Amino acid sequence: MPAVMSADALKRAVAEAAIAYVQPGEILGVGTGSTANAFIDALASIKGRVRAAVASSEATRKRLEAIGIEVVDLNQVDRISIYVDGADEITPALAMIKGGGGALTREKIVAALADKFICIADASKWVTTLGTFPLPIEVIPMARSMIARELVRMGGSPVYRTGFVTDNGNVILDTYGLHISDPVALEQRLNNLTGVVTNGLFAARPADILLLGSAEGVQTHHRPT
Ligand SMILES: O=C[C@H](O)[C@H](O)[C@H](O)COP(=O)(O)O
Repeated sequence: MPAVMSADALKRAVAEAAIAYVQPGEILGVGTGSTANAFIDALASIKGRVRAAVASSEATRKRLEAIGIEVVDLNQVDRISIYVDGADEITPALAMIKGGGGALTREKIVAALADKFICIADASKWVTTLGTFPLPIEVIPMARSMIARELVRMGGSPVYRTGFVTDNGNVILDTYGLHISDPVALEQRLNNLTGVVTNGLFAARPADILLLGSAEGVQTHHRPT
């Protein structure tokens, strides 16, 4: 019988598996959250191979700098080889909900420039349908109530993440109950609401590779073509 592994041990296992995708001398994108932090810890052992990194949050920038990796502004680069990040939920199509840590906008921007998005996650994040995890939606502060009313009209139950301000100076509505049968269409529809900066659906640009950690080991899933 496979040994029971803690969530932290699974995060370390997938983080270490992601190191194999780091090519010497390239600029990589680094995500935000506890699994991405495990990846940064793993990067410390090969930091000499990393030319520089683009960070998806101020927290990640500080953590990368603390281990001696140079962090560059996205405006200074025209190509990122890989983007490594966690997820709050991920499906077999490698569509995700992200933003539990509030970094969704910068994560989506850095991921958009990356050749490959490598998602690292423990098995608790694997779902057949997105939406048990409340969908984070970053909104311009003055539009918060207006957007919340629209989300209710769409069948959702938005909860204002009180006391939290994103790195971009905006606020988050964590939205329960949305019916996510077509993640690409819903991502687009939410993007079209005036006042929404970003929503946490990563479906139009899903991950390319998922490294999923379970007691049986790290499984590699490729995005279905
Ligand atoms: O804003 C945060 C990010 O989208 C994270 O990747 C996501 O919340 C997963 O975080 P964790 O690895 O801590 O579960």
